[in-house]
Amino acid sequence: MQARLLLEDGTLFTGTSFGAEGEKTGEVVFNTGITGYQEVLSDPSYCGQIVTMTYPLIGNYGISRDDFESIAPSIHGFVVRRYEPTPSNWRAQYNLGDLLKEYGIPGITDIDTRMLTRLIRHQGTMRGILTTSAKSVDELKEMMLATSIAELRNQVAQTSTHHVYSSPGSKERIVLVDFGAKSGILRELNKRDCDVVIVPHNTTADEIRRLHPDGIQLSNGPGDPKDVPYAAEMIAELLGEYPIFGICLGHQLFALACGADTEKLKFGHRGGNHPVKELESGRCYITSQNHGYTVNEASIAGTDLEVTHINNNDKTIEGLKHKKYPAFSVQYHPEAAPGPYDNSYLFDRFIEMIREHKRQNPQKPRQAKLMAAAKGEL
Ligand SMILES: NC(=O)CC[C@H](N)C(=O)O
Repeated sequence: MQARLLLEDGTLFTGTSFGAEGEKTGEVVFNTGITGYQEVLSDPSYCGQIVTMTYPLIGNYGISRDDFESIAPSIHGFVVRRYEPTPSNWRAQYNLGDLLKEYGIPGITDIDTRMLTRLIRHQGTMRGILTTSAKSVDELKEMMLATSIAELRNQVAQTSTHHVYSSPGSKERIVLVDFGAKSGILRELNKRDCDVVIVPHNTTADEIRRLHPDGIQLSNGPGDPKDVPYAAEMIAELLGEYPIFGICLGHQLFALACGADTEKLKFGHRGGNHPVKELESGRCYITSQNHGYTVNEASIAGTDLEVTHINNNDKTIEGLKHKKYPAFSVQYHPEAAPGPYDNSYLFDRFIEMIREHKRQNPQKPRQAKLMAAAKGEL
């Protein structure tokens, strides 16, 4: 069956369908990972986006649910140069095309993904519509433009959990604020035996205090950080009270909470080999990334933030820490999945920060509050 991808600038790609029938609009972005397509398409940060893989052969190791980064993929389309329908992998349960069909995601193959990527690099990310229908180009363009910006701006609410739940452990209690969290973050906290409570994106500071956390983990998530201003307010309120570690969208929200600003990148960073320099040590780390927004460098001046990491390719901010409070964040993904695990030490750094904070504040805030409650002062 034929599939077509029409971009906002009028460019039309005609190829073969290998996913669901129908059409979907989304922001067209590219990922440069050689492997990791399962983690990419199940990463909630791609919610509403049509993802092109620059590596030309995709599908050869099939699909294994164990590699998912969320329960259900929320991408709007998948674009590959050459789709391989027959997996060669003992772990594969089914093939990539079947997965796309299962979740109603259109897929297109046999198109020039190099041309598409170069276009996005030159012109910046833009909207596109991926379809298997025979509709005219004018009709498709109208449909694409009719997709309201509001619809494309509501992704955090779509991907976050709606209920509080726990993943028990016997050590530090971490409240993980889920803006569309990848499973990898929870996996890393569980590996360290943390007692994790996962809360929805719109949880208030008071609701978090009531859970008596030792630390707060801010997850990744889709869309523009400015679409969830209430989250930045919650972070600003809890800053200094509990140690905080932000990842990707969590990093951007932490920056906004501290008075800095964010902006959109021309075509973003998505892949498993982005070089990041830690300024203190001068060391370069290879990182897993997926983001379209960044913290504006000039906006750091006048805040209590310090830049800790920069991207070696375009020098954008990749890490921040608070000068007074135990709080830090990174724009990249220390939980990897997909990509290198070189940065998982940041979770250990977070746990160490929590322990240090407790040593310095033996009574605060958890015990002090409990004692006050016991005395009837609260
Ligand atoms: N992975 C993420 O958390 C992405 C953050 C944000 N949605 C961005 O695109 O910049």
